[in-house]
Amino acid sequence: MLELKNLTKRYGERVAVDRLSLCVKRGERFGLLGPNGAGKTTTISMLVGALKPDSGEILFHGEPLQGETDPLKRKIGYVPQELALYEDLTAAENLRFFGAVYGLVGAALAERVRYGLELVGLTDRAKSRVRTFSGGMKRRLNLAAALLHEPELLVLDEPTVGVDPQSRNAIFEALQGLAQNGLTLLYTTHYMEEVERLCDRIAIMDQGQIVAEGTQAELSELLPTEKSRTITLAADDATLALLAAHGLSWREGGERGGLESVFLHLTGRSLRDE
Ligand SMILES: Nc1ncnc2c1ncn2[C@@H]1O[C@H](COP(=O)(O)OP(=O)(O)OP(=O)(O)O)[C@@H](O)[C@H]1O
Repeated sequence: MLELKNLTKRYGERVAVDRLSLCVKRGERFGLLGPNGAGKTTTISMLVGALKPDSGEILFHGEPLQGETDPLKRKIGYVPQELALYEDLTAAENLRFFGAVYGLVGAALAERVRYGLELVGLTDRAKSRVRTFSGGMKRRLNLAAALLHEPELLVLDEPTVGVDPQSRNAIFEALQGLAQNGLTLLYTTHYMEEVERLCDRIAIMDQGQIVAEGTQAELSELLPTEKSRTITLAADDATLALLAAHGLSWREGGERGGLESVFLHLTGRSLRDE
């Protein structure tokens, strides 16, 4: 459905995205996982036409996507990292406005607005101004706005950053329901728990490049067996300092496992920088 071929984007001397290629199939829940600065936002911005690649190609259903005004883009929904909402309008007014931008009118518009509010659990706040919303509620409304025109592919750029657990769950439940109904997802995040929970195929991105790609099981196989061993240690400061001195990382309450270990193994660095 979506193919990125050798995409490259430089900011001056810095290569933000470096000959990146990936393929998202119809109905897939594809995760792009990488630390802050890996180049995820730059990649997504090129995909949605907000940035022009220096080189490379973006194909959607085999056709090249050309910039922001390409009619093919109507089949893509985009949830940007930055909120795109009018604070002085109510939730429903915001959705009606964005729906109208997509050319929806009358009963069809009203139905999509109703559906969107219900999907993200904001029906009872439909008439409240956005400025009274929490950050998480705004993010949920942002998601509803991206779905008004019934896209085939939904692209999400770190949609849960700074979101409270309740809103994060609401977003996840909405995405899981949408995926079950056949929507294709391209989900970027630096939280490995999120791709583990949501995605059936994952590309790990670092310094502008894809360093590994596959299902969770395939990625786990990249890990040498000795690296995935479980050991239990007392978490006193001396032990943690010793682990750090040997370049090992850990997780409180258990061994560090899964994609976190895969990332560490492939790049020598931790996914988390917070
Ligand atoms: N407008 C810009 N000008 C110069 N450098 C930029 C610009 N935007 C991004 N970069 C740099 O390009 C690299 C990739 O950034 P990008 O925002 O795409 O990464 P990211 O994986 O989305 O990270 P984040 O989660 O922080 O958004 C980073 O080194 C960043 O500092």
